[in-house]
Amino acid sequence: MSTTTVETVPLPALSLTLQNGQKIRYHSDISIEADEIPVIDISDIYSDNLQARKAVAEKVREAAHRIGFFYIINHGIDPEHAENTFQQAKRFFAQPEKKKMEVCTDLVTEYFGYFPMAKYNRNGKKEKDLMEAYNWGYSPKYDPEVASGKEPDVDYVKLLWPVELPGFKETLYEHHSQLLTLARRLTKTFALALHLDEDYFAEYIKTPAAGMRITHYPSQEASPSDQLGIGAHTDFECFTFVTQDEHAGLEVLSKSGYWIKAKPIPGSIVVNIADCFMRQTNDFFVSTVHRVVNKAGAERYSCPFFFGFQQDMKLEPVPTCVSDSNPMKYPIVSSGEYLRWRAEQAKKVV
Ligand SMILES: O=C(O)CCC(=O)C(=O)O
Ligand SMILES: [Fe+2]
Repeated sequence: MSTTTVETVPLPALSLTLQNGQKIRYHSDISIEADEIPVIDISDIYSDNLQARKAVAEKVREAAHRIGFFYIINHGIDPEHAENTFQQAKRFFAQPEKKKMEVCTDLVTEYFGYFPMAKYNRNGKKEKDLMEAYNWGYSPKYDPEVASGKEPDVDYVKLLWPVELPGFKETLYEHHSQLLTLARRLTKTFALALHLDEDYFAEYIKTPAAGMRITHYPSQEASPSDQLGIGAHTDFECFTFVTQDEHAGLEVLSKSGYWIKAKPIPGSIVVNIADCFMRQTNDFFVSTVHRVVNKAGAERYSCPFFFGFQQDMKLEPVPTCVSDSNPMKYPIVSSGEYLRWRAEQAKKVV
């Protein structure tokens, strides 16, 4: 008589609940090096040949579905913009705390302005997250596709730009508008990656929810079991571009439950899928959990750009990702409703 042995694979021992309500499990807080995040040369997104554009899209499809993270190279953005942004970040964060608090996010309900050092504890660790950030939003005035666009007449524009840093706003928007153009172009690639018409998302990106932030992470002494730079989270929008400086720190949670280092690759931009795209693609695109731990022994700066759909557009499922046997998993809400809910959660100090 034969006996059958059932092998049991141990479940990751650690768990936590994210701000979007999702529960994650992982094996250890110590991250590993692994070859899971692909590097995609996207120069052909600018090609006149549809087949060449589709070839890039198939690589994006594989990465967005398998891990939700990839590096793009040959993206067409002059590295000078990132250098200028990092210079402005150093200038802004070097100001006295009192000055930075003059543009604090607590002055508004939106997810813009200054987020003070070690104020938030996203994963309920012993110590608060060792980072500070400054966020700003989409403005038609700095959108190259909107002729003679005006600044929105709202508090977050009037209150949250530091008055004593000449050139700060203009430099940040120069970079923002470059990334906006790339993001619109990449939205076509994502449409092809979903086997949709290239212009499927055209109506969603006329005046997109395109926010950006500069971040500063001092090097931490504490172990990642006790403290993080930014706690584990998923981003809110459709996709994010992260430009990192030369100091490592960004980490990605793999499907198998390990934290993987997303080390800086000079000249590259990290692209990660975020929650709105996960919802619209019914989980076909993975909104991957990530965090930052700066053990580089030096200050780390990054500048994420968050690209979401126009606030009044509904996050409806794309037709290639739903069927009778694979019904939509998420209730349909507008992009604005979803982003406001996430910002509200993220601004809570716990
Ligand atoms: O600093 C980084 O590399 C990533 C920051 C991040 O994930 C975020 O701000 O959402
Ligand atoms: Fe993020």
